[in-house]
Amino acid sequence: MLPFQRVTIIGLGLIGSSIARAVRRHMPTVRLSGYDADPDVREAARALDLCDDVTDQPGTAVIDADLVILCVPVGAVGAAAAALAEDLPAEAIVTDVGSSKSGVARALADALPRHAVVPAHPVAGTEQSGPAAGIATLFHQRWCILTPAAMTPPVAVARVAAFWEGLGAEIATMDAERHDLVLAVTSHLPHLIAYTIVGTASDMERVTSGEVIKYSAGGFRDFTRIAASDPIMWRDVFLANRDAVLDVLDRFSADLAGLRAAIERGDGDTLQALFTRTRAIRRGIVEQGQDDARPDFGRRHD
Ligand SMILES: NC(=O)c1ccc[n+]([C@@H]2O[C@H](COP(=O)([O-])OP(=O)(O)OC[C@H]3O[C@@H](n4cnc5c(N)ncnc54)[C@H](O)[C@@H]3O)[C@@H](O)[C@H]2O)c1
Ligand SMILES: O=C(O)C(=O)C[C@]1(C(=O)O)C=C[C@@H](O)C=C1
Repeated sequence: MLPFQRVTIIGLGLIGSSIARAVRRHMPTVRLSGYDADPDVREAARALDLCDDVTDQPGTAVIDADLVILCVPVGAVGAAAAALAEDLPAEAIVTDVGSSKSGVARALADALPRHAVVPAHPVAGTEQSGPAAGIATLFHQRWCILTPAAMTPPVAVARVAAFWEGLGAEIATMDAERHDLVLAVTSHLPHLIAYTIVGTASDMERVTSGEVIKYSAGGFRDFTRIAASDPIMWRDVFLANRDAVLDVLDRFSADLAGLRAAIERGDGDTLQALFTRTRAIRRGIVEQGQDDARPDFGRRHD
């Protein structure tokens, strides 16, 4: 039996439209409604036939929903939830997909104090944005981390978990603070490094943007993919997850300073020892069959 029959997606960009495509594929009898604050996105979503109904008001989209998924930048979650609160059925369950969780959980609890809220984070994405970029298989064999509050009804958590499992994801549950620290290391810091290195390269006097492209066949090109990620989404993540990111950034800066010192004093042993350790980590990941964080890009526009 399906965990939900009437699903509403608020925010029809990369993640919202991926969920819509995945629901169509895996739960074809579910009635899908959608809303986006941007009229151009609503128009594109209609043209792509992402939902049964794309409404011009958030309240209209949720009026008979049993699950509402907020797929907006984390800084907009509170306002998006407040905008639909009046029209939300009392028994509807609300979830989100935000990349950081503590602030989002607080914003949702403030906006919807009487509803069951199950914050979630599908750990899957790309550097693309918008409704055309969605991928039906994006969540296959990817983690979806749920961060419910202690008082959230277990049945609501179980139904949201079943929904994500139905889209192909694997479920993990942890508290929001732990999520934010873990993701600060594995996702937020790598994005900050990518933004920095691409910015530094383009700022360097002798490296014109033409040369950056021309000589970026290898590692640098991988950084440019990450550095192309959505500016609004990532602005919001760093503002929302400030404490954990600053903590991780301090450790990273200290380690980087250590490497700088090793290079300065010509200490090859230190460099080689670290590079040997990190190579083993990568090889361990590949051996476990997790060799790429991204889904098969050959199947992206299905
Ligand atoms: N991109 C990724 O790789 C990725 C992965 C996992 C989770 N996430 C999370 O998913 C969420 C959405 O990210 P995305 O990549 O789909 O971004 P996106 O820019 O592709 O889509 C976001 C959409 O939200 C809409 N929006 C903004 N404010 C709104 C509001 N108040 N009401 C209704 N619609 C509003 C925008 O118009 C836009 O269409 C973010 O919270 C992000 O942290 C992103
Ligand atoms: O592969 C990418 O493009 C991503 O950045 C995906 C990624 C990540 O860091 O792994 C980005 C943000 C999310 O919240 C989840 C997934």
